[in-house]
Amino acid sequence: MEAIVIKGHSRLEGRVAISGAKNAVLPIIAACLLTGDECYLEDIPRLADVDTMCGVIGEMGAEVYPDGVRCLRVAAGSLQGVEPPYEFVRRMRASFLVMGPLLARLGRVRVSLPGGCAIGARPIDLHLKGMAALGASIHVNNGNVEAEARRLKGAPVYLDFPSVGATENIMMAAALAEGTTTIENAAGEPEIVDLANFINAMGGRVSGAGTRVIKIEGVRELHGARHAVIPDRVEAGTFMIAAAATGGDVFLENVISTHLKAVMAKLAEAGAELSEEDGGIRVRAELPLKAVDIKTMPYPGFPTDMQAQFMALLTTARGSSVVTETVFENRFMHVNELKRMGASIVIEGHCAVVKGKKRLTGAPVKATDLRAGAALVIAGLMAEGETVISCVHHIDRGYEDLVGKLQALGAKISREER
Ligand SMILES: CC(=O)N[C@H]1[C@@H](OP(=O)(O)OP(=O)(O)OC[C@H]2O[C@@H](n3ccc(=O)[nH]c3=O)[C@H](O)[C@@H]2O)O[C@H](CO)[C@@H](O)[C@@H]1O
Ligand SMILES: C=C(OP(=O)(O)O)C(=O)O
Repeated sequence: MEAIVIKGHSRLEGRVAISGAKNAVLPIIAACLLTGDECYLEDIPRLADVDTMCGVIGEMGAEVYPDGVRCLRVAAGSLQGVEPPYEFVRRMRASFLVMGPLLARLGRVRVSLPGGCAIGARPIDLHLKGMAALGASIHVNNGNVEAEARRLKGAPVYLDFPSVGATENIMMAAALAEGTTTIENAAGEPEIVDLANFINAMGGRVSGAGTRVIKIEGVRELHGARHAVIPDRVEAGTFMIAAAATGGDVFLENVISTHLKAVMAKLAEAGAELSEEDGGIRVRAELPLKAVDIKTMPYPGFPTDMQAQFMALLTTARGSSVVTETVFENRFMHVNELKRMGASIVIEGHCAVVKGKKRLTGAPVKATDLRAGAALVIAGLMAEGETVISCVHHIDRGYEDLVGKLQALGAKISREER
């Protein structure tokens, strides 16, 4: 089985270029279904999830052509059927983001219920609440959601939680609805803004993206557009944390610092030095770092997608830290694996108390989910001895050539059959 093998302790040094954002490109590929015209997407990251999303829309009849290394041409002129294949939806929850566009474009959609995953049940009730508010009739049976509406009608929608996916699905459906939709308590992540910018480039009329109230004035139809995807703030944050956790000195290219304020603030609190220069961000640190408390919140709070990685850093910080996860109910799967490497962590409900140790020791560990895998890579770079990480397919979902990028920063890391 393929594994990532790390011979610690590695101090990261050098420059790394951040790829396009997974969590921006996935809804944007889905949004291409809103028009029959060709769309041209740039700065596409090479990720397993991107391949899966292209497979989903391709199976629906869209034509998807890679163009060069990081560009995609998508033309959803003639869509066949209203149901993305279960095989794809089962593999990736974000496939559910085709629901809004298909319902708006075809008036009917059948999508299998996305299962939960390691980090939680991840229900879709808010997605369905939004579609129903726009006039769709919704039926859930045999593991599928069926939605139908001759033409969606704009309406006010209140989200009980600022769900990223629900905000995106409703925004895409509302783009072709008759009349105006307002989403109250909307998610405000940068990826929401990127999707809104793409829809507006297609001739849509979305305003307020990035705030808690988004207004969408529906139009009759949308046209093709060209769009470059924003950089991946979670990949960037992962490399920042890895640089600090190894006492390194790393310059990140292709980052938007305003998207990373929370992580940068916490790294500075822990004693890292961060500076914005030449259009990038430099991260330096002397070990040991200081213990800091983190609490995950919807954007612009500390991102849940960087909780596991930061916890890895805290395992050898000076003092004890409290990590509170408020977004997902089961996002501490990495704790037991970190403890196999000598970390001292006690879970108390939604909190994990991390007591800084002098050093981690390498061990065989398992990636339980995408960001847990990234956390174990960071821990392996910090540890003395060899760490072997299995189930690396989780990592491949959201990181483009993580091993290659870390090798270029001086890490003794490789992919091997084990
Ligand atoms: C592809 C993508 O963009 N994935 C991101 C997206 O996932 P995703 O869009 O699935 O995350 P949500 O923001 O929807 O979920 C946040 C919380 O809301 C709950 N919830 C969500 C929808 C719903 O209908 N009902 C409900 O209760 C979830 O169970 C979870 O506890 O945002 C998450 C939170 O920032 C990130 O961790 C993921 O990386
Ligand atoms: C949870 C994540 O992604 P997804 O919603 O695709 O599972 C993530 O990117 O950390």
